[in-house]
Amino acid sequence: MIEVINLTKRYGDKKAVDNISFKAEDGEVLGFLGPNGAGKSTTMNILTGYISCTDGKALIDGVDILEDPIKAKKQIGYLPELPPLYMDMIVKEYLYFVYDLKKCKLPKVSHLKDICGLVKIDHVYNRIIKNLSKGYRQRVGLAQALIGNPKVLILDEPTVGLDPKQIIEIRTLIRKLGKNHTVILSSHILSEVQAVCDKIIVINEGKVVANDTEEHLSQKLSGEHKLTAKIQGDKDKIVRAMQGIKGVEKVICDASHKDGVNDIRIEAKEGVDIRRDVFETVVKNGWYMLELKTSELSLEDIFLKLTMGEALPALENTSDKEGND
Ligand SMILES: Nc1ncnc2c1ncn2[C@@H]1O[C@H](COP(=O)(O)OP(=O)(O)OP(=O)(O)O)[C@@H](O)[C@H]1O
Repeated sequence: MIEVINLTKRYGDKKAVDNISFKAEDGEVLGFLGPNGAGKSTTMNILTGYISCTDGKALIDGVDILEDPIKAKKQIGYLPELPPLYMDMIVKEYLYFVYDLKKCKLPKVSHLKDICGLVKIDHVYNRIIKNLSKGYRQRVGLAQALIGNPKVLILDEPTVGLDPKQIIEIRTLIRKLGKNHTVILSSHILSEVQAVCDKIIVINEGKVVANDTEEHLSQKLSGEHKLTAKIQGDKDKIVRAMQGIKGVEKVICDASHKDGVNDIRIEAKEGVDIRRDVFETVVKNGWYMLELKTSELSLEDIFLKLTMGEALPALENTSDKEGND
């Protein structure tokens, strides 16, 4: 488990990280998102013990990284944006080298064999690293992070520069690793965070501006819960029935088509999920539901709204206040 408590890092007058707190539980993949200069690398560098903080604490599996760095670092596997590889070594030689550097006590041959099986590099075990593709180098980078079986994995932009097939493979691997490790993944790529992470932290100007699941963020930020539906049946009856659903505030029929299909917009009270009731009403009345969509925000919208609200004028009034995490 990773726990960050009121962490601050100052460079002169500038606060690169400003009193942030968050937690990543065991077996959770946490996405760390933010624009350039938001403070992501600074936070990662503090978590990995590379730099110190000005104030606050970072606990890795309950151990303060500043008070007992050796013990804390034993629980961290770190894959920086540029994997720390020695290009002229063969994969096996390199992994043996990292094993020794980490003073790993696990049985060497079987431990490394397990890792290579997990990240699927067995068949390149005796090849020179510089001759491997970028995707395979990244896997070797992940393998070095896994040596010693650390509880926590910190991955900085793990798919940058990979081709689409390699990206999918590495993301699948991260999800798999997330089952047995706490993973923090920093990324600029929103779809990556969406595909891989259980929870998202958005950081902006050194502050945590959101900390939640994508679904919750989307619901919170989109305000009212709005649905659009295509329902085949009698328009007036449909509108009346939808108005009768508990929590519904507004029902509008935008269009009625010749084939009896109606485009219906339904707005419910904030936080009320009416999808099941809408569906049930349609079935009960013998109508046909041809489409049902929520009009929640995409992760792109959320990111823009939280980090540069002015880019979405329609959302200005609801722009997020810091500390809603
Ligand atoms: N050593 C340093 N001295 C002074 N200022 C620094 C130093 N390192 C970082 N900063 C400043 O702290 C702020 C946060 O930087 P940081 O590198 O953590 O951001 P980031 O979110 O990782 O950005 P990027 O995605 O561009 O790497 C920036 O304004 C940066 O200029």
